[in-house]
Amino acid sequence: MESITLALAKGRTAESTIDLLQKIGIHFEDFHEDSRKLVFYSEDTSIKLIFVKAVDVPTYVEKGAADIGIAGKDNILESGADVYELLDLKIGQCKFVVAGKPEIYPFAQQRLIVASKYPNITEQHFRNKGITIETVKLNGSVELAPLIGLSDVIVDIVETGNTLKENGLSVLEDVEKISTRLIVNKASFATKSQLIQPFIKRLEAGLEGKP
Ligand SMILES: Nc1ncnc2c1ncn2[C@@H]1O[C@H](COP(=O)(O)OP(=O)(O)OP(=O)(O)O)[C@@H](O)[C@H]1O
Ligand SMILES: O=P(O)(O)OC[C@H]1O[C@H](OP(=O)(O)OP(=O)(O)O)[C@H](O)[C@@H]1O
Repeated sequence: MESITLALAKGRTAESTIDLLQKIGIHFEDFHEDSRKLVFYSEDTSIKLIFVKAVDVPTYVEKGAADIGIAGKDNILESGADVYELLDLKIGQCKFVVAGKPEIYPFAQQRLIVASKYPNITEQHFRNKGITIETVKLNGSVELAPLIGLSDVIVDIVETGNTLKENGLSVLEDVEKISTRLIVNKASFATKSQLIQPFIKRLEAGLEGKP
């Protein structure tokens, strides 16, 4: 039987995504939240689920190692992957912002130093504004950078705003809304449409609350 491979981001959005799939009647054999297994099959074997690091989902889908992916808009944008983005699953809702100490705004200096896990999005944002920057790529705890003088500001994700607040930082500019999206490999969309289209339709119905 033909199947589709679905790459799902490990981490904070995984549980809600699995819940959504279960809601539309897709259950994975042996799946439980604490499992260290990375590959699961749906009960009817039509879907092979692979758990990958969130940042890698667009790569798996662009290269065709997965037909479909479920990943944050942050990682999709940052990767620049050439894939179809077909659905907003409304999971993991947050936003990209420029943040820093409030006194730095509006920007007065010639060359800003900006720390971020997302250098491409950062450079694109400031290019659009005509501001020259130096980007410092970090892999986490980005809010620390302006506190210890590693950068002037950061570009990062904000959800509740607690991390910024607890570190004395403020939102200076909104950049983009983020949520979890369904992406599809361009070739698979054509060659496996008989499996992919019904899957998307079921997800759409699930999102609209239809059984
Ligand atoms: N604070 C947040 N609130 C809501 N969604 C978030 C938040 N931080 C990240 N996300 C979304 O969840 C996705 C997965 O985040 P998660 O922290 O699990 O992975 P990650 O950033 O790759 O972390 P790590 O490097 O620790 O594995 C992100 O790509 C983003 O879309
Ligand atoms: O507005 P809040 O609700 O406080 O959430 C925002 C924080 O969540 C994410 O960090 P994460 O927990 O992924 O940690 P890391 O990037 O430092 O690893 C993001 O990079 C912010 O630091």
